[in-house]
Amino acid sequence: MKITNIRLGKLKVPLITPFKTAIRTVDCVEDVIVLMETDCGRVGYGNAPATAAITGDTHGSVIEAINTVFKPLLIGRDVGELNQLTQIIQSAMVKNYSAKAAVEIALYDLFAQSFDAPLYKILGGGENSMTTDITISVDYIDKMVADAQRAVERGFEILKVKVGKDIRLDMERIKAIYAAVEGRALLRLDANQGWTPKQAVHAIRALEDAGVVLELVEQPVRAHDLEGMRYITERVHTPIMADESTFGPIEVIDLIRQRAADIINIKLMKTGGIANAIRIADIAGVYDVECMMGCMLETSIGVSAAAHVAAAKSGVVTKVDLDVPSLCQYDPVIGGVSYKDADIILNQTPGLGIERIDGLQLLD
Ligand SMILES: C[C@H](N)C(=O)N[C@H](CCC(=O)O)C(=O)O
Ligand SMILES: [Mg+2]
Repeated sequence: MKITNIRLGKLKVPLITPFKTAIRTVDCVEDVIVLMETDCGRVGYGNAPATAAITGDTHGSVIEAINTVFKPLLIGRDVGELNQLTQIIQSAMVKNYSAKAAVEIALYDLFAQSFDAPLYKILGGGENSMTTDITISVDYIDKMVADAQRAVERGFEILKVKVGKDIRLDMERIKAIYAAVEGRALLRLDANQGWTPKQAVHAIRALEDAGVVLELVEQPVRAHDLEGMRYITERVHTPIMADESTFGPIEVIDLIRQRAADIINIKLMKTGGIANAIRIADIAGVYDVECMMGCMLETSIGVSAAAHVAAAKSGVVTKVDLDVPSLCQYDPVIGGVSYKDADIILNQTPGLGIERIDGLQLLD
């Protein structure tokens, strides 16, 4: 199966309610979509959001990288050379992880399609379903409590509560949500780099002393502050998760060896795609470090790909934060993985199983 063309499009999906973190606020999901065409008529799909504040990637940089760097290297190549092609993608340019991920996801989709098997089976198999958390955006306390209660009524048993705006208010937010859903949902926090190391230790210890049970606290301090991450990890009982602090396998090795976090959040848009995500899960497995499979605010193409990887690596990927389809008003991606609130059911059709994308605006 030879790659004959790579076409690009844009896809925009409105959110039910604005997504607010310590880093950014957005009211829709907007991706560059990759359509990798082949000589047998099969199409592989990939996606890339513009998460400039986290990855440095914009839609413009993604489109430019794919059109000028990856497309010339991939057209005419056989999908069966998967490992060589992922190596070519990763070494063709530094950074540009979202563009690399978009192209790699489409390539893996096609590779699995060439065996007429769902992607997770090609990656080693696993359970065909999983449960995700749902994000509670940082907001006024009453709004967060209402959002948390609504999420529990929808069947979510794990809430990923966004904090990191103001440490004093954050503690009020967490206590109020905990009181509202205690015994019905587990809380994981994501401060998205919003606290200082001392604030984080103070807040987490105070919550521990107050009997507030937290599953984990994600990225409490600035991405580059590995010493700060270790400072916190050493001083609290609650597990600390690294997100923005780790992108690729080398950073993960560094972080694990420095004992700067207890858990790692793997995202395809940080790793540059599936090959490095698998590498990271394997590295973490060697060190007995658990991982979460997470995602950016991106369409269900990348979220689906991440779910397939999570299924295949479930021995290490013990937590799932793949909630974007549940945050959207509708899903224009038809076929493939199905999402029913907290439940994600993997397709049994070839690859990612995507049949078509409604409302796709092709760029050529
Ligand atoms: C969408 C997911 N639940 C999530 O919270 N991801 C964020 C980053 C999302 C973004 O800003 O696009 C995270 O884990 O930090
Ligand atoms: Mg995070």
